Amino acid sequence: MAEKTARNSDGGPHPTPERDARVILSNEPGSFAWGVLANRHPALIEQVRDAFPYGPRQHEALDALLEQNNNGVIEPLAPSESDHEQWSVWGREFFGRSWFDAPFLWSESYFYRRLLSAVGYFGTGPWQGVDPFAPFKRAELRGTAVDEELRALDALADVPADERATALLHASVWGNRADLGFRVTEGDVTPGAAADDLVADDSAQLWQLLPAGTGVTVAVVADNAGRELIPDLILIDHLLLHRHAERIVLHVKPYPYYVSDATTADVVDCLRRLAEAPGEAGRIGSRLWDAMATGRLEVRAHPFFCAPLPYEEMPEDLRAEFAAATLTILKGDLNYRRLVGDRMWAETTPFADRTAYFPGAVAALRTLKSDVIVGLEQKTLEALERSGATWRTSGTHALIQVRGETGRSR
Ligand SMILES: O=P(O)(O)OC[C@@]1(O)O[C@H](CO)[C@@H](O)[C@@H]1O
Repeated sequence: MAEKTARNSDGGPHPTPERDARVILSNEPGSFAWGVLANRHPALIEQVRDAFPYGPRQHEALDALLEQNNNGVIEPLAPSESDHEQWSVWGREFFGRSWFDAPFLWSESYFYRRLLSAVGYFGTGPWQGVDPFAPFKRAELRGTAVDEELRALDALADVPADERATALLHASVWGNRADLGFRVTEGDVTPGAAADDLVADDSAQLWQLLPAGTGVTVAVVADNAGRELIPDLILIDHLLLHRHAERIVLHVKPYPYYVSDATTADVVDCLRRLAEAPGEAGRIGSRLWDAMATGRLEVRAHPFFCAPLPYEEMPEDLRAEFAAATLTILKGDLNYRRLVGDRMWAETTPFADRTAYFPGAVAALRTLKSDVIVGLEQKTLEALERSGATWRTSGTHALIQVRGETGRSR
């Protein structure tokens, strides 16, 4: 699929300055956002349809969603849906418009909500609670790539703690490349296979915020299950074991979302996969299992994690949770879009400025899979543009960006 970087409305090659950065829509043919709605969503509907022996009701609902996504307008949820009222408020401005004309962040989120309705996930029938993405997540978790990744932990067990910490942090960052939604249209993207380029690396600041032995709480906002969540859990074990954190709250999605996003069921599957593995992986798994029992590791699934909104609009209870943590680590591309705002910011806009509203220190660990980017050094940006690569959206580049409690100048 030929996806190109979205351009300004005037067709210029660079994003607009911060004061008028435009919201990303999906109505520019050839742009990344357009490609997601035009190609990824229809492909996903067919994959889900083929993965289950659904009945006529589900097939008809999937046909209707496909037609609406491709050629129709956005329709509200049925009044019988329990979150009908909530989505009526969120969608007030967008119902009746083409899916391509709504903000990209909003239309993608609503697409996943509608897909779950189509397959009866929220209904009262037999398909209630059946995750339509489970077969893909399960296949990935059982795959030989995970076996190899777990075996590699044995070699890490004896290296000095700081080297191990760096390796585990990088595994968590690059684990984000293995997202299943990405693979609907990009083919298999194996972590570690492409140019392992960090376009920003504030990892020193991250470790400074979490010195060993301080007994603090860290919040981790998870992204994908499987090959991303496993390295995230291994990093969590390292933080707990070496007392960079006394307690970790792992935030997951309350329902299936963006294909492979982690839910509580996925955390359980990953913990079981670790605990049943031989060697170091098994030891990590049983430590994490114990940490769940003692409350040192706690899982939460706040409804806001499936809302079509930026974190700037988070509710008070979540704001208080993040404020109480010494550091909040946000994983992945979607969390990044929600953190800095899904707009075509100038790439050198300081990360600290875009996240100044966030309650407490925040770190973003993300591979680049959409057009949004801030916090780049000018020279880094120039080198990336010179390279001619599709660095914004292809998942070949990544970043570790951190804003401490008081913000930073860059
Ligand atoms: O949040 P994640 O899993 O890292 O990425 C989500 C993603 O696959 O979905 C969007 C397109 O559907 C893009 O933002 C991004 O490529």
